[in-house]
Amino acid sequence: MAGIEFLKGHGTQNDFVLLPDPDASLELTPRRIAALCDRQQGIGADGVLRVVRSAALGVDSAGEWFMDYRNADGSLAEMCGNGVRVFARYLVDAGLEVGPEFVVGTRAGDRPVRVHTDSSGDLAVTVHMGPAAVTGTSVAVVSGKQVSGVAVDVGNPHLVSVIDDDVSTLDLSRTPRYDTEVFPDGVNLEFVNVLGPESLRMRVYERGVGETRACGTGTVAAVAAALHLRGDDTGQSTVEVPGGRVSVTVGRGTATLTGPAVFVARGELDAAWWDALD
Ligand SMILES: N[C@@H](CCC[C@H](N)C(=O)O)C(=O)O
Repeated sequence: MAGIEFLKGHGTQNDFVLLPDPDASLELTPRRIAALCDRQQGIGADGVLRVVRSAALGVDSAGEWFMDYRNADGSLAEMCGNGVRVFARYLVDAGLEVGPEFVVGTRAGDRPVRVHTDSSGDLAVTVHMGPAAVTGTSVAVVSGKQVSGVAVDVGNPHLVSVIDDDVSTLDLSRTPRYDTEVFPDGVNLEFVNVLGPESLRMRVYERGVGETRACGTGTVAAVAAALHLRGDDTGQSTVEVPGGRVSVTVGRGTATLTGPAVFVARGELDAAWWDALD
């Protein structure tokens, strides 16, 4: 097989290998995804974004292009908020969408996006994330302490714990414990400090990945949970994560996420390496 085109990019340092594959001709096995995302033996990333036509997968979407997102361990996830910004930027840069506004198909449904510049003149992407639904409460155990959390569905599952301890002190080198009866398909775990009425700080342990430097759906879940805990269901906030900062607005039945999308490299995968994996 000829070399396979790839790009490497990130959104607030949540990093991705992007594979343009308009006609769905690549065979993406969990082993190939895990190998690509491996930081020693592969390119290294938190996940893979396959750029594929919705029609090629038989997906019913208002968007011509479908974000086929996979976690670093090869598992599928419904949605990736940082990934969809990188994906949208790629479509515009590659001339596959004229922009600035269009729709991207995802497993969680269609996500309208807008590619624009922010107040500093840097490229930013705003994503309509759909509803951030508070579905209940549960607990997590992190650094040997049990903390309560708010369960939020942003198309994918989250448990947000707003805590008093400084999130920078938490040990996220291994999976925090959570209730597998509440989250049978796993969960993304966010730990949050409230810095002010419109300012949060967050760290995250992502399902299928481990600790990442940012999680877009996680930041939306964090804002929805913080609002819920103070008795509000709408509002806005910035969220500082180890990889940067994003802005989130939670409205009635919808939420938006705004942040950067950056490309750092492009090239070709070695065909022999890829073919030897199955
Ligand atoms: N990093 C993403 C979320 C990716 C999916 C998540 N790990 C899951 O399994 O649900 C984001 O930016 O939202």
